[in-house]
Amino acid sequence: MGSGQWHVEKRSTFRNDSFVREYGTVPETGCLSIIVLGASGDLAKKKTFPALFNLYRQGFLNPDEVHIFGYARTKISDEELRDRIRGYLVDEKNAEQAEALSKFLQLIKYVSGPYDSEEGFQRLDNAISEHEISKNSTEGSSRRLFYLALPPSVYPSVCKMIKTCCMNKSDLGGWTRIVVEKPFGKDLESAEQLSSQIGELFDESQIYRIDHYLGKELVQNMLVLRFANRFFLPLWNRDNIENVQIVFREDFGTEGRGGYFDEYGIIRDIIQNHLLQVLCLVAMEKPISLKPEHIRDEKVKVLQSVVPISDDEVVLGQYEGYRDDSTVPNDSNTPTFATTILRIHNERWEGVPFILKAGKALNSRKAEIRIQFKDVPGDIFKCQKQGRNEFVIRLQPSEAMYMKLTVKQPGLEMNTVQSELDLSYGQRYQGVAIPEAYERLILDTIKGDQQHFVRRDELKVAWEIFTPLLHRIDKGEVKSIPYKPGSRGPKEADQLLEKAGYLQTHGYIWIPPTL
Ligand SMILES: NC(=O)C1=CN([C@@H]2O[C@H](COP(=O)(O)OP(=O)(O)OC[C@H]3O[C@@H](n4cnc5c(N)ncnc54)[C@H](OP(=O)(O)O)[C@@H]3O)[C@@H](O)[C@H]2O)C=CC1
Ligand SMILES: O=C1O[C@H](COP(=O)(O)O)[C@@H](O)[C@H](O)[C@H]1O
Repeated sequence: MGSGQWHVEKRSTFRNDSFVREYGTVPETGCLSIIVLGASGDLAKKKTFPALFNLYRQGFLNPDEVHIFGYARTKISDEELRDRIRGYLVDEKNAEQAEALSKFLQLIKYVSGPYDSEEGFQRLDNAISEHEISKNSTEGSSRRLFYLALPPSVYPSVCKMIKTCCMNKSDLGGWTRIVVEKPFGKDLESAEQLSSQIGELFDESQIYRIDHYLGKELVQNMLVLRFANRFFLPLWNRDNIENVQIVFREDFGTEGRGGYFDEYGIIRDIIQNHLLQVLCLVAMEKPISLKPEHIRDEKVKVLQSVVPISDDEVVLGQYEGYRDDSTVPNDSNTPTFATTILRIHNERWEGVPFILKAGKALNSRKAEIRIQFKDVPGDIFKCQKQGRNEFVIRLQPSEAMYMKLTVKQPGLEMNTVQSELDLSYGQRYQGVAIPEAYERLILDTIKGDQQHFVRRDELKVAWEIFTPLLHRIDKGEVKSIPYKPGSRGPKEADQLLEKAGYLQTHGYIWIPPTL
């Protein structure tokens, strides 16, 4: 292999048979029906159908087995649904993809009906059964995957309809699984109620609570990074780490989603789910194996060790202009920005602040984990002048991991300077396409691998952590501070970071390497 070339396993073999034997995900064949409920909506066109197309294009959805159904109330034909989603799937000028696209679109059928009547779901079931009969002329099982790209308010009725009318009927085996989107509830009570309603209809093994941050390449890398590298094992604790930041920034506002957003706010939209899931992977103990239940057990344990959030460790913000959206009330206190500090009461992390920060309409778009190390004891090089060591995992854009460290400045003088050890994916893995989070997670649902999905008890603890704060915000007891769109957010958030012990390195900026 020449220099600069890297061996990357072909995606069709990324889990070999020994993995399957050891961790119990059974490869299944037979007719596969994927049903996208809410097919007329935003998520379906922007994420679900494009992910399905990419899986199809790469050979993960066998055209001899798979059929895709869209279901929603909007009255449109098969062809109209195809026209709506076509533009989101591919650059049509790409001739190679154009051919795959037209074959893929032919696999899609649309059924229109309400979410709470058996009549619509009977028609859906007939359409699925028709497909199964036509495909199962030879022996095989039937698999039905229901993807709820819908507002959570209709989950209970939709699940009831699926259970009543649309379960897999094959005597030859197979399964029925459902995928549910976030936000799963609005607080502990509503989430538990929703869990109970769905739990009465489906076993936990059939329910896939999706959090798409768990499908991001560098989030998936966290366990490998932490537990397959001797480097990190002795450093990853309160003796060496000063603070941890998990940051999400967007450089655009709520744009057309104001109605939804105002009901939820940034904590429910991003922090309680995406950032908290990332925190689990940073902070959890080593699982006894890679079995999904072992991993999720450890995530639950670390969440249970989080102490109640204190109001003086929270800064909320709302960008100026947010209320201009006609669907947002003029007196809304909904935060579009939040910095909140979580503290983990266990042997590894006592005293280390985990700073979770998320905001819309800020000055940049990025998501990253920033681990700041303590100062060097008995420093003889004046390292503090350069700034602390930091290990940064850039989740997006420009996926990368880099370590900020102090080195001797090249030259005759004995001067020190801050530099970095840099693993930028674009440069290191040239020509390797990083899969979209949804693509990977949908493939997991087909394989029956729940590792990267949120278990019911995990969700419950996640809500336990944030519900008291959310209720105080909802009652107006914690106020959102206005900030300018395109800024860093309220200055009080930077002050909180400083108070928590984060030391910013002034004058240093990491620039992703260019090819
Ligand atoms: N959009 C995004 O980027 C993301 C969305 N999500 C989650 O995915 C789910 C779907 O989101 P999204 O596609 O944006 O939502 P939409 O508002 O686009 O709703 C999806 C479809 O559901 C139906 N619908 C909308 N409102 C109602 C209602 N009140 N009662 C019954 N049916 C309704 C509509 O179909 P019809 O009227 O034809 O039946 C609509 O096309 C939500 O849970 C959301 O939080 C998660 C991450 C990102
Ligand atoms: O779940 C959500 O995520 C998106 C951001 O996703 P990303 O993969 O682009 O980082 C966010 O815009 C949206 O508000 C939220 O609901």
